Amino acid sequence: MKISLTKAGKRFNRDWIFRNVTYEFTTGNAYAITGPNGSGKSTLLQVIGGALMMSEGGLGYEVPGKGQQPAITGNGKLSTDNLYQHIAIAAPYLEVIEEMTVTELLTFHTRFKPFLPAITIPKVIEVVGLGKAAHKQIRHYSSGMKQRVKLAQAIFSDVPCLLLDEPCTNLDAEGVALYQQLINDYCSDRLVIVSSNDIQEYGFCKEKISILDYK
Ligand SMILES: Nc1ncnc2c1ncn2[C@@H]1O[C@H](COP(=O)(O)OP(=O)(O)OP(=O)(O)O)[C@@H](O)[C@H]1O
Repeated sequence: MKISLTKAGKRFNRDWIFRNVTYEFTTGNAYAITGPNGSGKSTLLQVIGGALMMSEGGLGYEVPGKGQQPAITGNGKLSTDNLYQHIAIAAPYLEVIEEMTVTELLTFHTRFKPFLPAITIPKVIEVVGLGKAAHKQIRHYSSGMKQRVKLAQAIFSDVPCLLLDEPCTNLDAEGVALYQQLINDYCSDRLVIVSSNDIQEYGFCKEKISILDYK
């Protein structure tokens, strides 16, 4: 998968958050978007994921094997309407359905976005350490347990691109180690973009994008 930004810019009201971002993200690589609090990391990640409209510039997507995916138009590009099929996002501001148990939530999720081959819901729950809490409604989970659910939803989805915004938010040391293990085990052949200030979250990313370079 390839995602391209061409002279991309985003402003809220009169304030430009970033401008002139021309960049290509490709499968098999991991990218970190870094910068201080409030500099625009999450905003850029949401623009890349098609969740926020940019104010100027262009955004293009390509997936290999033209014609395999119904979402692809004649020139091999995806429309953002269908982008969700190819991208999974984990972010603190994306809510989960708290009235469900984790089994119910993951069952619901996989109706829209199946998990990787050979990955079952009980296995996912066990791997992220939620086996003993599988019967509880998610609203009774701690913030770190909810974050494990969000990471599991994204990382185990059978999509070529993962967007991870502050992925270790609320995780304890064991949770951070779990995150790093999941990245190592399941993400090497995908396109991963991490928005973060924390080296524990993005240390594996070979490519770095400082948002301050685009002010
Ligand atoms: N919907 C919005 N309307 C107006 N301003 C916004 C909106 N969303 C974000 N901003 C502003 O855009 C700027 C960038 O925010 P963003 O959340 O992208 O920063 P960040 O680098 O991810 O910060 P942090 O490290 O604190 O998570 C901030 O000044 C923020 O106040």
